Amino acid sequence: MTGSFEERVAATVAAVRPADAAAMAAARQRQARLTKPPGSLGALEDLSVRLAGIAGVCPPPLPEPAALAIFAGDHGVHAAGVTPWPQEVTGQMVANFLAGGAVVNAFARQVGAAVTVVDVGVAGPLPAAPDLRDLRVRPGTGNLLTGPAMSRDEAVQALAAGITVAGELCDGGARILLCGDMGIANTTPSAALVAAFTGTAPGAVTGRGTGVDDATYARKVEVVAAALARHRPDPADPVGVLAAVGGLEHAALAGYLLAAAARRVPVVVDGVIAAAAALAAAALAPAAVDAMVAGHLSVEPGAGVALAHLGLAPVLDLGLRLGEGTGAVLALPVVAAAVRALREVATFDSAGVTEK
Ligand SMILES: O=C(O)c1ccc[n+]([C@@H]2O[C@H](COP(=O)([O-])O)[C@@H](O)[C@H]2O)c1
Ligand SMILES: Cc1cc2nc[nH]c2cc1C
Repeated sequence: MTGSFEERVAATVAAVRPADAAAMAAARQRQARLTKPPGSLGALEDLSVRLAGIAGVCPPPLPEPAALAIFAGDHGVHAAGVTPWPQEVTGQMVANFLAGGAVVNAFARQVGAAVTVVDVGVAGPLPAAPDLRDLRVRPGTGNLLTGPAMSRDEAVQALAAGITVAGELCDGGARILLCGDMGIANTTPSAALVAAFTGTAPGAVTGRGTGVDDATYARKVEVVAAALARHRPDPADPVGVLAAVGGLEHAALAGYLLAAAARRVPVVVDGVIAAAAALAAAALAPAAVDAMVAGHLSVEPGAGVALAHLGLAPVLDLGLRLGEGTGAVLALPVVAAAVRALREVATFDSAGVTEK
């Protein structure tokens, strides 16, 4: 891979193009001709039209094989007492993903998605594992309550890491990318990012993460508010926002989303971490949203705020708040079904079915 991190991010941003209007018009027309009452597939019809727009062709290709990347990082804001879980759980869960023992591994096996685990900023040492992609930028972020989470250069390096992973997965044959994350405390920077990019009050975007008690929740809202007051992140400067109040996995996911859009490959957003990253990607390249599918609506309130801001309707709403990419993985069969409808269902003309 040639070029500086900055050049690679700039080139990816410049390569993002909006959805193809002609392919979308053709998909809409084809939906109207399929042997079913018009509109009877509800949200799947809009989804199929969007997928045609992303691919630039109607019908779009089947979204297989599918590849999930789980970006893992730690967070200096852990020291502020925003989560009940010890920081070392991030690295321990990375080992669990690599051993195939996490929830997302079970779900990925169910839908046939390949899992790649990427260290972009875990704090502690990780066991050497051939399957672990080591793109660590630094061992955890700084505490966003007392200083920037990272430098601008580190944010750009993490963005480039996500671009690298998306490129490798697409070059390896993936026809759809799925977003995953792991990082104890990362719902706090997620809330800060959503507040910064959407202008929403901290209390409306901060949630209970892994399940914090009332006292911890109140502290979390205060931490998000104090971080925003301290850094005054400017949404017109997305790299500055990521550096001030983001996380390494957020920046990497933003790069991953941008690279998928640049390659015209659909990319499924997971919960609040990926949704916050999607806001950063959209701030860098607004048309990147056209390549995004919202896999599910996380319980975390910032997720709904972010998806509404992006204009994305979630495929599933199951009350999930796990992360790891679980909601994106579960949405995959629905996305594939939307494509199959356009590709495989007969038309009134071809099947000789009488219209009303
Ligand atoms: O995906 C979500 O919306 C989501 C909601 C709540 C928690 N999580 C996961 O839980 C961890 C962060 O939770 P917390 O409470 O430590 O900030 C991190 O590993 C996330 O993947 C993820
Ligand atoms: C056990 C555990 C698993 C997770 N997976 C994603 N975030 C997580 C947080 C915890 C605490």
